[in-house]
Amino acid sequence: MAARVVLELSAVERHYSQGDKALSILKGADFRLNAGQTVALVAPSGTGKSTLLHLAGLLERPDAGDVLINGRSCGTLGDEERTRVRRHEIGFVYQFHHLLPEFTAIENIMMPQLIGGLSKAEARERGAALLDYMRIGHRADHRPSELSGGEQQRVAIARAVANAPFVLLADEPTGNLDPETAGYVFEALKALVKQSGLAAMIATHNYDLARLMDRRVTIEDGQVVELD
Ligand SMILES: Nc1ncnc2c1ncn2[C@@H]1O[C@H](COP(=O)(O)OP(=O)(O)OP(=O)(O)O)[C@@H](O)[C@H]1O
Repeated sequence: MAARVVLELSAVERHYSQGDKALSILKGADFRLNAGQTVALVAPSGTGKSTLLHLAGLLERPDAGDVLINGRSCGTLGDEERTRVRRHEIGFVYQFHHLLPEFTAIENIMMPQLIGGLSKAEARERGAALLDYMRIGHRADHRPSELSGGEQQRVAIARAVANAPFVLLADEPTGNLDPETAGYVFEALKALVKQSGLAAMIATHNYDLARLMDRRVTIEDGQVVELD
């Protein structure tokens, strides 16, 4: 059976203007990611990693080309429908956790589920299971300021998958952590992705961590290129 493609970039272009100069970051880039697959995006600073993740996550629109989530073209979708797809089909993790400071770990994970229409009891149950899976069940009632950097990032990862998305996008998720903590957060992320069968694209500067993923890609001359 052919693998199901959950994220596809098709001939995507992205150009910025800097003063009177045009800056072409993506020049007709193609990329496909299958369900259950993990890919590291390893490219030098300024080549367009965040741009690519923003396009894949429907946070920006390409200047040309299309982005398909779970086989569905998102190029012509209106803002409301794009927001719905982003909320239900895509999870995000950033370098800084962006957890809500006044809420506890479990409440932060419940939040997207409640917005998505789940009951409080359902959201709490799933939140607790995710925290247990990330081995921080005992920190469920801590606020972000009462958690270590690695724990905060594990909560952020649990929150990103709380709505059972198809695709997880992460921009330097361990960039703010010491190497040892980065290693175990990366392993936890990978295990969670594999266990839930979603696909993940993770931008990182760390090649040792990138090696843990199924594939590695880079951006060269505005194209997405497979490494090794
Ligand atoms: N809104 C914008 N207007 C103009 N130029 C932009 C804009 N956003 C990004 N750029 C430029 O596009 C290029 C790619 O930016 P991007 O943030 O995608 O790079 P990156 O590979 O993620 O870099 P880093 O690893 O440093 O985070 C950079 O040269 C940046 O200056």
